[in-house]
Amino acid sequence: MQISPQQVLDALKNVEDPDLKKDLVTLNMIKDLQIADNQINFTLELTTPACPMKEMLKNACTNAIKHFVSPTAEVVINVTSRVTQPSNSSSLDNIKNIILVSSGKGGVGKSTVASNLAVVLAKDGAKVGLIDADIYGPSVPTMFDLVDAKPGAEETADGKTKILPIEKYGIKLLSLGFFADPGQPVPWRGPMASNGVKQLFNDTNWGELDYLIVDLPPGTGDIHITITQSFPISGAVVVTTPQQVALADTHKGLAMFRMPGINIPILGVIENMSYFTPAELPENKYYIFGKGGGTELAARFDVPFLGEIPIIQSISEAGDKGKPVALNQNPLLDVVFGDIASKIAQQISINNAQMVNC
Ligand SMILES: Nc1ncnc2c1ncn2[C@@H]1O[C@H](COP(=O)(O)OP(=O)(O)OP(=O)(O)O)[C@@H](O)[C@H]1O
Repeated sequence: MQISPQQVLDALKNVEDPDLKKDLVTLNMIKDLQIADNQINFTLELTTPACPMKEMLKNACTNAIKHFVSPTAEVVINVTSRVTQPSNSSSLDNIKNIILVSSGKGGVGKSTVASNLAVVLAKDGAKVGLIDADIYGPSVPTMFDLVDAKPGAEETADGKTKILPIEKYGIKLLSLGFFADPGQPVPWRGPMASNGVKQLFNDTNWGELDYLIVDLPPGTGDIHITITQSFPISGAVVVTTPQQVALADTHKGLAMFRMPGINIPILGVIENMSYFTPAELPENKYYIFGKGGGTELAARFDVPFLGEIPIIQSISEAGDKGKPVALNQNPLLDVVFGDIASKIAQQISINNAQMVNC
């Protein structure tokens, strides 16, 4: 007997997205269903290309069809994604999600995390932009080998001038450092810096972006307040190192995002430089700065702990050479950065779905 589309959809109603807590049919994730004899073809449209449950959901769909429709059915699933956005995004409609990467303290690896997060999401197939809003020490020009780069500009149909981000490794990039002389400190402070940063959002032709990652200056200052109060932010990630001094400052950074008037969803805490692992003994982990501080801090604020990044020479070498380490093949770091990026994208999808349901 010919299999009907309704039979397939009824079977797929038994597959629930564990994060969004609804079945895939209700979530409108099943597209282009086609049936020819015993072969069932459809597209499974996820809410992020970095979905950590891709394979699990695919297998669950196949099993449901074999169980409820026909054990001999040949199931072909094409997995795609359409990144969701918060339902309250009022401005910057072509940018679906803005992710802030912050730290309470300088030098803990915030730019390293922001750059590699951008690389991993872009490698997964997302449209990604990166703003380096660190007025005290913009690192993106160095980390992407763009120290002498100057962004172009174009005139729009209504006569306005828009900045054109520089595209490298599949990521659209802008840094405050592009607007200063290399080797000179960026001379902006206070309102001037805040206006400069706003321009990077408002007066730039970003095109369509799934994720715009913002590398914030360390601490809690004018730039943080300007950005959090001027733009719809999907969430903030806070980077720390294991030492007590860093954890104490990270505590302040986390508390800032919870302040009335700011109130940004905290996507989680990342602990960088957690342990040293020798290249020749990758199984060995030496927690030279102490263990568990990042996890405890995340628990204290009741936010996800997103992962530990080891101290590895190739991370700093890659940053200095202008090619973030996630672009190289490194089995350990592929897992570490891949896992962190998936958790962030997953948390954003959950938050966006909850807003729609509210
Ligand atoms: N896990 C790591 N292993 C080895 N080196 C690292 C690691 N994380 C960061 N680094 C190196 O530490 C230095 C500081 O990192 P980064 O610039 O990312 O920190 P930051 O918090 O953004 O600093 P700033 O406060 O100056 O903006 C860089 O040279 C970077 O390559």
